Amino acid sequence: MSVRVPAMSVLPPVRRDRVIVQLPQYFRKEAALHTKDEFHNKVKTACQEQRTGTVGFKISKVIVVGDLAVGKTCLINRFCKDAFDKNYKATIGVDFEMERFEVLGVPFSLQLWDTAGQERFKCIASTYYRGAQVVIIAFDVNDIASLGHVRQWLEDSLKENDPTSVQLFIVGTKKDLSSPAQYSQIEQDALKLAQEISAEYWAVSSLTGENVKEFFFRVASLAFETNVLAELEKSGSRQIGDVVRINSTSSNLYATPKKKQPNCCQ
Ligand SMILES: Nc1nc2c(ncn2[C@@H]2O[C@H](COP(=O)(O)OP(=O)(O)OP(=O)(O)O)[C@@H](O)[C@H]2O)c(=O)[nH]1
Ligand SMILES: [Mg+2]
Repeated sequence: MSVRVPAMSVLPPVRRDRVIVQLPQYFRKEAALHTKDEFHNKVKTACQEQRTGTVGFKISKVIVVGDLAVGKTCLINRFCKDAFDKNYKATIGVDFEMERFEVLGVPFSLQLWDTAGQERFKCIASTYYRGAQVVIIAFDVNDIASLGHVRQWLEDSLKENDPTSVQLFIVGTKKDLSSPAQYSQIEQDALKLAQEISAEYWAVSSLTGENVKEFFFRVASLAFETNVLAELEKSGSRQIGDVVRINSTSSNLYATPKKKQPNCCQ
């Protein structure tokens, strides 16, 4: 017996553990992209009233950069596959994973780009930096040099992107390998740097899973919030989802539909 499946239902439903109903909190108040307790009121209302425009179809690009072997691949694999490999296999060029979320009842996807930290693969990897809404710079909390290289990674990734619109995160990895005393020392430096470059700071362990889900939920939520606010802004006084009527006296007859084209590379 064959069952006809309508095209729209081919996508499986969003996993239950990818449903976000409340704004996940920052890791450190002194280095957060914002410190509000809840999603912006405008965002909550827009979601309730299903006025989120194209956001529900949007896939936001997230790039993960940082020195070789700091644990970028492990971080993504812990979140996306709940797996951890103790053997190092260098990423050659890039890899990516799709993660689907539901935020305040609205579908929202992240495309997580795992890039190579090794110098010889960097030029391939950097061609994939373009169009990122979120840049995650990873460093190893047990390796101060990798923290020192964060600025260089920032510069490289922003060359390909609009620095004013990118949401920036610095993530300290391998927290399980550091003693509390060592950790708090490097955290001071990391917080200072994060404040200087307006990044949000997190520390995680892909081995134990500590803070991994919390971190990606925060990334997804802040990216989502920004997208909904941008969509509301774009729509101005008109309601998202409304049909835009163009009458013959309109001077920008051709400009309006152009604007409405989906921006699929962001
Ligand atoms: N103890 C511990 N080891 C980790 C953790 N994360 C990664 N590692 C180890 O660090 C090594 C490098 O991890 P990767 O995730 O491959 O590093 P990468 O940043 O993707 O490296 P490149 O792809 O070369 O840029 C591997 O041996 C991992 O098992 C962690 O949280 N704790
Ligand atoms: Mg890798």
